[in-house]
Amino acid sequence: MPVRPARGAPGPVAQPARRRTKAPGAAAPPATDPGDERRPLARRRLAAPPRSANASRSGGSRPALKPGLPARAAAVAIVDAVLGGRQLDAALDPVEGDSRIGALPERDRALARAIVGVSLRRIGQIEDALGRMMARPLPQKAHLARAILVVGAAQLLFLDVPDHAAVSLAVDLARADRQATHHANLVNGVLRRLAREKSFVLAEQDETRLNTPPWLYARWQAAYGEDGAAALAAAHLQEAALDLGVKADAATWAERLGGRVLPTGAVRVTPRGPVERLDGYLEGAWWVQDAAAALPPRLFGDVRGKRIADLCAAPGGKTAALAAAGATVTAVDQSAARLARLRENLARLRLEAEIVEADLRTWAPETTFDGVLLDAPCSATGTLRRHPDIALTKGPEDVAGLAVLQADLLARAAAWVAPGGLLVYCTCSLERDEGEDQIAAFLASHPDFARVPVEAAEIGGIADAINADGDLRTLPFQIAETEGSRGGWDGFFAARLRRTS
Ligand SMILES: C[S@@+](CC[C@H](N)C(=O)[O-])C[C@H]1O[C@@H](n2cnc3c(N)ncnc32)[C@H](O)[C@@H]1O
Repeated sequence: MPVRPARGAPGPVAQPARRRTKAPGAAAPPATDPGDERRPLARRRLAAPPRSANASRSGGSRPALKPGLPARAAAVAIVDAVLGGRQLDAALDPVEGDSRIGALPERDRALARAIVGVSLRRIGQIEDALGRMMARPLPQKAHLARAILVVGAAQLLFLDVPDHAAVSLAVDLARADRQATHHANLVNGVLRRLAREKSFVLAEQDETRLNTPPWLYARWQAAYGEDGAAALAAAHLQEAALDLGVKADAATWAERLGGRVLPTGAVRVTPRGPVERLDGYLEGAWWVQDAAAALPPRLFGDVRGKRIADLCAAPGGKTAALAAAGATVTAVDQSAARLARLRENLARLRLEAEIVEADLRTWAPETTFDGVLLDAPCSATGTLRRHPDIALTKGPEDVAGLAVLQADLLARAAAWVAPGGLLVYCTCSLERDEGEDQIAAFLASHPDFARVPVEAAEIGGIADAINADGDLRTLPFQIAETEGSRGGWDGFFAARLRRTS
């Protein structure tokens, strides 16, 4: 059953291997570098969860819901929205997205997020497994029944949820919805069969191929070779770590939070519950920022007293890093909503920056800067571990369109660098068009700029993250896992260029 075109058909079959994720999982850490593309989708909401069979019939007291049902209802609503084209962050947002997840108790919220995460991260395997259990695909309009099946299958295949609970809750959800109710028997039959046959199905699946859209896999093969593409696809099946940028005393904060200090200086912790509850959050000792995302601001070296323009700055991870290092920062972004988050972040951290809401395609600063950082909008394929929806909602045409915008923004940003100053261009993309190719084209048309190669010592000695040109190229399978601490980091590209005249 092709639940969603997922931008391509499954790849060939081969190796077994899979991982079962503990449920409930920890709350997903907030994103620091999401892509900014929003795809509108107003979908009918899932009907309220059904009343429990043991609910009071007298009507005197409130009926109790079957345990676990509200979490599944919220997960189905979010998966349905994302499969319909909505961004995961927006769907999870308590204000903008489905309010049901925000209304859940913390434990259920963690469970719902874990189910959503695995449903999207392994959607290719889930689609393939469901397809094997069904004689013909569901019609397009049966999107809710489809989401119920996906959420049920995700639990059967990848989460430590008893099979009977996963099946019966899925059937309850189908029965409760006017439009899905006539699929309740099908949901029951398909999921029960999957529960029986899952070990055979999983043994035949190639998880890296199935869960990566073919267009993306082909690009990675071309850019990183066969082994590189396979390693990237495998890394995207893992959950991302929670990394923190700290204002000072990384070792102390690592100890207080039970984490470790990475060679780059970021603190990596094991997420347990909402980040707002972690020690040091309220006092503004740290901000959430993937360890790879923390590197581009460091390429300016000692920024004390320097004027740095942080372009495409919101929600402000790099602004915070630059301000904490002593720079005088002008943070520019076109999104008022994202700038509001930047303002909140800076206020909590007790850091300052000049904040400008402007479209860089028309913004004209009055002065030049010692340094300009352009964290350009991109396909964000380097953040698939945090944003598995990207594999479903983006396609090659998005990469091509974004590359045109990036070239425009880069040429404009270059004009705002003072002679002798530095320009750092970065994207959280694995695509060469948004990184290496962009810089090659820029240098060919800007003889007044020269590359300043990144040195391993500047990035904690991680030489693997520097390419042959001397640019930063971090890959999600780098940074080894240690006992009790996840491995990996986001895929980032960054080039450092000096204005020579
Ligand atoms: C990758 S995110 C930036 C992340 C941010 N630098 C950080 O470290 O937290 C890209 C940002 O580019 C902004 N953006 C996209 N197009 C823009 C434009 N034409 N002018 C200004 N900002 C833009 C988006 O609003 C989004 O906040």
